[in-house]
Amino acid sequence: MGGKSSKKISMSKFAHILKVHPCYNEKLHDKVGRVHLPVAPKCNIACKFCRRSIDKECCEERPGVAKRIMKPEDVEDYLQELTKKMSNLKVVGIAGPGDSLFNKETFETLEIIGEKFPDLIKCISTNGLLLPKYAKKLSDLEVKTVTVTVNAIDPKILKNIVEWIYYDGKIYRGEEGASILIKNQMEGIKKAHDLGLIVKINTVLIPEINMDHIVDIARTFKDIAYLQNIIPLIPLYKMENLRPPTCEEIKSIREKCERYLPQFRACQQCRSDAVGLISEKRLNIFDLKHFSH
Ligand SMILES: C[S@@+](CC[C@H](N)C(=O)[O-])C[C@H]1O[C@@H](n2cnc3c(N)ncnc32)[C@H](O)[C@@H]1O
Ligand code: SF4
Ligand code: SF4
Repeated sequence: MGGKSSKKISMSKFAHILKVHPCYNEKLHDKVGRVHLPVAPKCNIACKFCRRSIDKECCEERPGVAKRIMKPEDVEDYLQELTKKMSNLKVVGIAGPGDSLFNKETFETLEIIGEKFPDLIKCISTNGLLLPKYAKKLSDLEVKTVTVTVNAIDPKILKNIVEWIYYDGKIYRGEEGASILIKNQMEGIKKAHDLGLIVKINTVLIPEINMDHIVDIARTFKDIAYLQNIIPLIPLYKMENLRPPTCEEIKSIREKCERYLPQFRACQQCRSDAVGLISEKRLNIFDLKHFSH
């Protein structure tokens, strides 16, 4: 298939990143360190499963959680301290706790990293609503990998996952909001891919809503994404009464999707301020004196 061979060729172009990035290569989980900088608190969409927690006492291990929000001006000292302690630190990411592209602090932070720590690989994760607008800026800032969460490509399904979106100064609800989000995700992912960014698709498996649809997502992005990361629903917020998938269900959906996109099977659903090796269970962030408060 043409798609497969063109992917092979461009894969080799990024071979060195794929070799050192623990979220693109499961074998590196106990070898290469990564840090998430929680500089992006605000979000421009409302996923029904998302409960963000920013709290000094917060000890939950899941996405959307951070002990505190970090300010871009604290990033340099924090990374200086970390790089001294962690010789294996290679990757720095921005994964919320809100949406990275909806917070100007993300771009300020990426600039600081590029200037002061040019050897660290920069990545971000986003819902993709603003990706058409910012893909070029990310590429100019030498961001190498972008994770876009795509939970459905049919607005009739996505409206059950995303309550509303805030776009161009307006709130759009239901199917209308879902359609805009899907359109921008498709356009943004294509643009990012064309600019040479490596795109990973995150998909939250919500058995009662998108289980049979996830393979359509994999098929849709087969030529422009590099990897899909299907993660189980953690039942929270307006989905607290929905069930998470069983291990069998996750395994079976990943096998179906693998026909179209390579699957990442080792995601630990990290916090927005995670630091260290992905294989390490606990954070060590609490000891670092430069962490903002
Ligand atoms: C907290 S978000 C931050 C980045 C960005 N806002 C996004 O949604 O991609 C990071 C990842 O956590 C996932 N996530 C958040 N809440 C979750 C939950 N309750 N269960 C499973 N995944 C969740 C999101 O779908 C996303 O893939
Ligand atoms: S886009 Fe990300 S941060 Fe925003 S509500 Fe959805 S999961 Fe939460
Ligand atoms: S949440 Fe998953 S993809 Fe992100 S750093 Fe952790 S293991 Fe990697």
